[in-house]
Amino acid sequence: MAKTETLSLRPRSPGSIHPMASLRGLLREWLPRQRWFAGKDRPVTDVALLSMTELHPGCLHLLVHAEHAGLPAHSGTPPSGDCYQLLLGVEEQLPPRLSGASVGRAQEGPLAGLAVYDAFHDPRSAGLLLERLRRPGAEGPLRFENDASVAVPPGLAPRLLDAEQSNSSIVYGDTFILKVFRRVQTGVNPDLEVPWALARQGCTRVPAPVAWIRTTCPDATLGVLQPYLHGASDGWALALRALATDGDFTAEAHELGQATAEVHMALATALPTDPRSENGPLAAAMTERLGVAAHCVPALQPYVRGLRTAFDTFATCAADRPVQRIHGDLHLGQVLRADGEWFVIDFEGEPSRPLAERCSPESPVRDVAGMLRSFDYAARTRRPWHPEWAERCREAYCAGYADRAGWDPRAEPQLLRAYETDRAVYEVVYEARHRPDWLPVPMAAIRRLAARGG
Ligand SMILES: Nc1ncnc2c1ncn2[C@@H]1O[C@H](COP(=O)(O)OP(=O)(O)O)[C@@H](O)[C@H]1O
Ligand SMILES: O=P(O)(O)O[C@H]1O[C@H](CO)[C@@H](O[C@H]2O[C@H](CO)[C@@H](O)[C@H](O)[C@H]2O)[C@H](O)[C@H]1O
Repeated sequence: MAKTETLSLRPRSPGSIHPMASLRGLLREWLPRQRWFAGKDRPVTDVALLSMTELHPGCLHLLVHAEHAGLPAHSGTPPSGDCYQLLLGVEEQLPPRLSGASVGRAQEGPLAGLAVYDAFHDPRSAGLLLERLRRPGAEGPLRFENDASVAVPPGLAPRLLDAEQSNSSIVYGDTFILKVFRRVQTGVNPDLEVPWALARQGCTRVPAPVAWIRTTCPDATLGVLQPYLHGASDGWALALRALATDGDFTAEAHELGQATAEVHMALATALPTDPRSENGPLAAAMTERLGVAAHCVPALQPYVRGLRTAFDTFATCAADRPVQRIHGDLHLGQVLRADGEWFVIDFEGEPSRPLAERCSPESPVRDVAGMLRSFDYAARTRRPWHPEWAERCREAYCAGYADRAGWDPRAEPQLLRAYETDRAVYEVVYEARHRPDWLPVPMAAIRRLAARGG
């Protein structure tokens, strides 16, 4: 039986004999290099321990707080930063197959001289995680829970997904997929809450949660196991394939519009809606986000005036449709096609927005705008640029949406323009932070959208 030890949930001081004394320096270097690390634009000043649980000998589950500079330590104000989930393996020698997962060799403290690695890459640790989910229970602050009506067989072979992700996902025997949230925020993660509510609603467009991991300190969701759609292709790969072969994507885009509307209708039934009376507060939030974005990415500054007109016009429009729970970060990479049907995944929302904001009701047009921006992204990967390809997909997608929803997003152009602008602004910040080579893609949209207001 694995030894489980839960250590103090309070940050430890450097120099103590706690394993964190060995890990703090390594993590300060390693965390900012990870794709899923959110604070790449600010140096990490410290890594504080929130909880540590030994899941099995040599495998530590950690919640750490990466702190960023900005506030003096003695000010009494909590340091800024984010909480991250880690699974670390500790070995005398790192097996060559895990060399890509190395965090480093500990130089000090009780682990001095030992190799530390990201154990989500280790099939043994990944396999043990699934075993824990098959047998619900507690381990320190961790809770392993499942839907008892779904049988998960033992011994499914794990493989860590090699995808550009905001989190980390492990596929088990091509049957289930476990997504472990890397940045952890207090509360129920919408990627558990929303698919669960949709499953209860009978919506089959979204894989239903089968098991999940939570922590009680702080209360937060750490991971969700879902059925794996074997043989599925994501919408992004399919769109690029179509573009490369001059293939038409309008039939798929039309069906995708229908699928989006079905998910929206199920969400409006499964979770609370709100009869919005005015657009002013939403427009003000968009304007504020634009200001913050232009501060972070100065290339946006010449376009602020033109872009603002989209939000100003939106503020004066009638708010005649209730707001509801939506996907929140809908794009071609969030939809999977399997057996000729579209499925929607990843209901976390835009990763950089606070959890409360991501869970609050919004206009479904935000999702429509996200997908329309995605057609533009796909069209821009091709030289020469094919704007008419994106335009055809856009028309087909909206027509498909209108077919099912009974209202056409194109009938509300001011709303659509405001949400497309807000989304393009988000994308500029996202790309500047995570993939600077992609920045020209949303910047091209920014120029086009700003000119419409010029
Ligand atoms: N149920 C599923 N079946 C098949 N593949 C999946 C499933 N869920 C996710 N994936 C694959 O995992 C990738 C990452 O999943 P996603 O939930 O978008 O993670 P992240 O939030 O980290 O970006 C997806 O692009 C898709 O290829
Ligand atoms: O990691 P997530 O899938 O939750 O979403 C984040 O990363 C996406 C990129 O991987 C990013 O999407 C942007 O690039 C896509 C092409 O790679 C494009 O289809 C999307 O339209 C565009 O927004 C997404 O914004 C971000 O939240």
